[in-house]
Amino acid sequence: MDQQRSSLFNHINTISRIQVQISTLRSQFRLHERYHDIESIHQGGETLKDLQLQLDQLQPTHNNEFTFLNSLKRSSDSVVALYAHMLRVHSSNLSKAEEEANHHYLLDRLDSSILSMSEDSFRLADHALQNSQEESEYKARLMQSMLIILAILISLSAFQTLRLFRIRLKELEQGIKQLSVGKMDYTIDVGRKDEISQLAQHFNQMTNRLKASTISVDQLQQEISKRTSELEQQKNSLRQIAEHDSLTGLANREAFLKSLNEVIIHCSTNKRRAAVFFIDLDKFKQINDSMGHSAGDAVLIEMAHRFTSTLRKSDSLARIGGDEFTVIIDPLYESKDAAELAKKLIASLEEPYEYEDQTLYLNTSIGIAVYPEDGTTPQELMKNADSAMYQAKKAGGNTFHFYNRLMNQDTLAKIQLESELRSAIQQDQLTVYYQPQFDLKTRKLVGVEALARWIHPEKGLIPPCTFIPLAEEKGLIHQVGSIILTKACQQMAQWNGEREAQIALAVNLSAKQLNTPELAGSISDILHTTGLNAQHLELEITESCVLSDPEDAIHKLEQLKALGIRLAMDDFGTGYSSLAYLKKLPLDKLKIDKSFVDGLEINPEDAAICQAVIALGHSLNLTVIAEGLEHEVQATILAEQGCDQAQGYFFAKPISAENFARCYFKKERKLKQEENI
Ligand SMILES: Nc1nc2c(ncn2[C@@H]2O[C@@H]3COP(=O)(O)O[C@H]4[C@@H](O)[C@H](n5cnc6c(=O)[nH]c(N)nc65)O[C@@H]4COP(=O)(O)O[C@H]3[C@H]2O)c(=O)[nH]1
Repeated sequence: MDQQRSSLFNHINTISRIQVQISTLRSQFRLHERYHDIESIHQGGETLKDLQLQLDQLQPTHNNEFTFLNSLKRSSDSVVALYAHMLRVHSSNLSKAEEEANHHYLLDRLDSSILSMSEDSFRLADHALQNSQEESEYKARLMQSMLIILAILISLSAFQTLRLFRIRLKELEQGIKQLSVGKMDYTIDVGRKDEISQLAQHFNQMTNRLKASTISVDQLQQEISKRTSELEQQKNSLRQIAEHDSLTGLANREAFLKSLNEVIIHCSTNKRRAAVFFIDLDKFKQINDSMGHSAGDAVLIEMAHRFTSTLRKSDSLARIGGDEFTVIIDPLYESKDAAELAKKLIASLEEPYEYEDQTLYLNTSIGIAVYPEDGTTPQELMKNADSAMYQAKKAGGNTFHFYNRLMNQDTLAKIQLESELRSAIQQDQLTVYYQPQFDLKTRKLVGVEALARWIHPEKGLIPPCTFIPLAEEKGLIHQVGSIILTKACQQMAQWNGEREAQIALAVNLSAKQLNTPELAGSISDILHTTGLNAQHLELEITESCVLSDPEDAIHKLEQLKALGIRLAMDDFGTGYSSLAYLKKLPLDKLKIDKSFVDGLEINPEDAAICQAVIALGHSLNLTVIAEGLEHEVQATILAEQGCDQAQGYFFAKPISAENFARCYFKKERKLKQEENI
């Protein structure tokens, strides 16, 4: 019996040790998740080795324990494989993006495998405890059965004995009564040797045995209840680790999703609304990158603190990863309550945060999704709150945004357009339209601006403002830019080859294109293959091209200049560029933006700006061209102000190459023929 008891304790002990090791493994994993350090992977590997040893030693006592032990073994095998993979990723020469993608994937898998290990270990412990309790109950039942058998024996004897033995039988009866109420100390005087004395002897032996076994059952029960409370404590601390974020102490992603699920079930039965906030700190990466992880951690703790003191106890706040926090508002009576709370949360960060000797200004963006309108599952609500948060960020941050379905439609339309643009590139649907540029004094054709067009098989002509920003966002601008430049250069080389009067070709260059190191090389290749003289190419840049890294932009522009290409500053006056940089840029031309030309004849300020730009351009030895001329009077004023060139609907809209040639070159040819005759 003692042996049985000790093996039972060993069994429960081993399970407790397994639980402690899983909790250690989880903490090591959390450390790695936060700091990405290789050391915690190695430590995790060591813990795994010990853990697997314990798992191999464990002998399940019942079938129900088999299931969870096997599942634990399987999960531990997969954690071993994932750790090995993680080490390979760390030591391989993958690009940063590839390494991050792999790492995220592995962290996700590890998180769920370790979580399922800790769940299985809880279940295993529960079953082991249940099994051991059943065993102790079995012993108590055995004791009761013995009492019953004894009672039957005695009653049978009582029937068969003579009156002479009645007194001694009474003694026995008394003994049984005492025994039945649990008093084990009662013994019967054996007296002389007869059947009753034999019975009394048996009775006394049995009480002694029962006493011994009762003490063991009591001890067993005491130890089991001690173990149960220890395991219960461990279970609670593991649950605390499993459901809480170790940095801020707030609920973590798993706990948040669990609560959100419960809220949804509750709200659907009670026909109530609830709101989910997705909160993201603006520019957190910058803090982390420039001031280090400890500063980042301190900021997150401060945020958690400020949010907790702003929210009510019933609003559940969680940190679901990085700088992402969530809040569940249940119940939500009116949407404006959610808006009010979002404002309060944003305001809670208004006061600057002092970290060491630095003053940090924290801003946050909040996306709000409402149950049931914006989603009926935790995943849907999270996804929609997240995209609402993205809208808030897009609007400049430090604000909140409610999810609306149109947002999703916009996103879908964008995804669709992107895939169509990719096939447009493959299927040669991009083309060039040309707008003429004239000398304002002589009204002679001096150049053309090439403007991109997309001839969509179903949607027809798509203007560049629809697809150029998309191409820039999706990294397609280099391909689009190169197609347009090649086609335009080819066309211009052909036109200039056919005509005596050479004209210039202006082509727009996006800021993203200017960022590529091999820009000058690829443009030089295009000039070479198309045969266009570099002096006839003019690239139009905008102020934004120069803003992000002026020194680099100047360097790239100088490389283009060295090829013989002319450079023009487009939309001049609309940005914030400094005149100091204007002086340093190797420009040939300034283009007055249409917005100043628009009000030229009615607005003295616009007229003054045009005049100032013309003067500035000329003082820097630059040609000045005005764009967007729609009326004769604008052409007259600009000519009087000394503007050199102009383009606009007043002269001509952008048109296809065929139309352009028909309009301008056939007329020229005809004139020439008439002159010759
Ligand atoms: N209302 C009015 N509009 C006039 C008038 N005269 C010209 N425009 C329009 O103003 C835009 C001038 O081009 P932008 O400032 O370079 O502005 C361009 C340029 O920033 C960009 N873009 C066009 N083609 C390309 C390209 O090949 N590459 C790059 N990176 N951007 C391009 O798209 C913008 C818009 O191009 P478009 O839609 O072709 O619009 C053109 C042109 O059609 C006028 O009198 N009235």
